[in-house]
Amino acid sequence: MEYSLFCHHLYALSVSPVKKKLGLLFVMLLLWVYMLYSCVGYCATMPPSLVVDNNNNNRAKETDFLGKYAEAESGRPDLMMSKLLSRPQSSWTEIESDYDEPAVRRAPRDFSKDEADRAEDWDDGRRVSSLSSFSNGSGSKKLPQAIIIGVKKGGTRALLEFLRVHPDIRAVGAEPHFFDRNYDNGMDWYRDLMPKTLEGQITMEKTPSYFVTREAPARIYAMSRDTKLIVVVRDPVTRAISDYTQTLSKKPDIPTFESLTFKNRTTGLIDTSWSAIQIGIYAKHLDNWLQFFPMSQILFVSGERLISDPAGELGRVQDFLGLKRIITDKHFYFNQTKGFPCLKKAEGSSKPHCLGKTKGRTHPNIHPEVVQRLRDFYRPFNMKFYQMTGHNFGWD
Ligand SMILES: Nc1ncnc2c1ncn2[C@@H]1O[C@H](COP(=O)(O)OS(=O)(=O)O)[C@@H](OP(=O)(O)O)[C@H]1O
Repeated sequence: MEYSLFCHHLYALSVSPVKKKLGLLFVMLLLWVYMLYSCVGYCATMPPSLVVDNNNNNRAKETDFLGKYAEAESGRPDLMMSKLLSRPQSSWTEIESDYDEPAVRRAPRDFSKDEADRAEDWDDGRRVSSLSSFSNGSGSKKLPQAIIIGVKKGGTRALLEFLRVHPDIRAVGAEPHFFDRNYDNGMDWYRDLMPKTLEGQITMEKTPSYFVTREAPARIYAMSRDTKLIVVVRDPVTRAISDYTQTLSKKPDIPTFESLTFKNRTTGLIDTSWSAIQIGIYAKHLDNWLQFFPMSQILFVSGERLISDPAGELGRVQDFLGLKRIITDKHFYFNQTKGFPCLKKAEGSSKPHCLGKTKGRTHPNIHPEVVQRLRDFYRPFNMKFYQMTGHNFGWD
């Protein structure tokens, strides 16, 4: 019965020209609806960064950023596409961890540092998140008012993690490397990395390579001439060995520390083009910063005292930042196994926390003669540095 009715309608359509046209229109409409539906479905699966919105600067910049990423993967279009499409919201941390760190820019013998260390900064393998782990969604993202600018292997991670305990400090976990490597991404990109802060809270970040980056002082000054700068310094000889130890852990085939130290072992000429050596000439790098910032705006934290008396150094830092001394002795305990002070409670946790295995590595034994030669090399620079800062760090 139904079948015959259908046949009847079909017949009627085929005979009447008006009905024929109406039928055709109906089919076209169905086709349009189908195409529209498919398109909406496709667009919804695209990552936001691939949708260029000319009215939105941030979006355009993000697309630029992805462009750079794409270039880096140009040899592997398949990889590039899968990375683009699976890019998580805070992908900059992953991109950063692919970076090698040119600690002194363009230094010809700069054995790089693997930033994947960041993932192991805590002893329980907790990944250092790109944002402060405390985020209540309120407040707004601001450019940092204080930055830990150096030095590499000085104890910068320990300082930042200790500072994060303070309720008036919010900090980015990973190193943004904005003023050295990512400057072209623009201030909006940089601000966007920051955690949200409420009125009165201080936004911070740490990137130890800034201290040895020629352009960094002018760039930070251009962001804000009031930025407070913190430098964790450590005996340059131990610092160099620590730097080398880190590289060795990633690249076991590199030459010995001794052979990298000298241009000529017989004459005892030190190779200052090796970044591990050059970073420790603190007076020279500081000079660069003093062209832009007054000494009163730079705080030097002793890397040694940060280990022997963390609460004391943290007291100085809190004063410098104009904060109430909330982080005190009560926050620390000395972990005998680790051999370092640890937090009784880390930020956003009720459990004790030490830094991970990439912090506090066992250093290789360096020939005492080489160590002595390095001490002699650094002495005049250290003296100059003590004079400039008005503080004897006791490295000699
Ligand atoms: N509390 C605590 N726990 C663990 N480690 C501590 C701590 N305080 C300072 N340090 C020293 O920090 C050194 C690493 O320095 P950085 O964090 O600045 O390194 S990095 O530049 O970010 O890679 C690291 O250097 P190495 O000992 O050579 O590994 C430590 O000596």
